[in-house]
Amino acid sequence: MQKKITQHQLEEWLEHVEPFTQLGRVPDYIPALAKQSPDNIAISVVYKNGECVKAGNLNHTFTLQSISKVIALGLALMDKGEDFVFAKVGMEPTGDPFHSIAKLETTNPSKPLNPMINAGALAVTDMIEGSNPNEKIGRLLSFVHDLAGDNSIEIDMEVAESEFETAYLNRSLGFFMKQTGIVEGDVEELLTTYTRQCSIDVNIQQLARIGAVFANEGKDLETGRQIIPQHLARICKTFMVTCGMYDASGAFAIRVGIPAKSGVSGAIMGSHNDFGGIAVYGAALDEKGNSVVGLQLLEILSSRLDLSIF
Ligand SMILES: NC(=O)CC[C@H](N)C(=O)O
Repeated sequence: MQKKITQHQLEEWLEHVEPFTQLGRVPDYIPALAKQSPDNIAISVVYKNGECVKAGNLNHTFTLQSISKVIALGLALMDKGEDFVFAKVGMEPTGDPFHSIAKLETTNPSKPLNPMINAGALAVTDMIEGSNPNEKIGRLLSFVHDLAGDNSIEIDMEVAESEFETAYLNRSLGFFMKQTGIVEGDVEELLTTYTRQCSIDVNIQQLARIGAVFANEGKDLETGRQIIPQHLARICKTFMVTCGMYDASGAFAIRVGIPAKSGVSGAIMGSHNDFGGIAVYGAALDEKGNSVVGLQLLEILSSRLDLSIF
């Protein structure tokens, strides 16, 4: 039986977590993200039949950041197949922060441990079909349009350029992997595609709907069209469980127990096979890089509706 929540409940929870907007920090390593206000908070649930409940700052948009890693993985798997993708990127959690470079040198054979850390995500983005960054990002954006059921989603170029100019660490990861043959294309072009992918700009409902399509076995909520094959959607959700919340994925699995992917913009996308898609947003992050408000909201949602998949 479908578990449901009311808008009134969501509003109550937002009120409850409001004091948490004062905790944590808005990230500043991407200068354009430092301008985000921690006061904008929102939550949305999209059920698998397409119905939606939402509350908070509904018109506010934010960039996908690391949440885009799940989507890029889905597209690369469709483009190149599992064997190709997992020959270059592993399937294991790292226990390190998302931008860590350490294990690239010590892992044998040298490949990023999973597609949810920056190294692995860069390797995955390099695999997306297209002869230049425009073609690749165009394909990724139209995949996002299909998943969100909304062609109006665009890239926030201010955020993309701000990240491109300051992506020193991601460039290092890219060049390291170019040396080891994991990255095949041009590193600067890869950084262009990757920073634009991270800067895809969505609102809370669009994000929840993307989560709902992954929950719905990869099928469009209205037409039933298979947007991503079921077994590939399952791979993406499994990575969300094991690596989606960075090096806090274990604690999150225990406290919340919903496949979820976090981004430094302060958004978290959840994808629950029975319940549907969930999106929460609040720009201030804890020390691991997860939204403080977002975590609170997901804990409340999971405990009130008994949503842990475990
Ligand atoms: N954790 C994140 O959301 C990181 C994404 C960000 N664009 C980066 O590469 O640093």
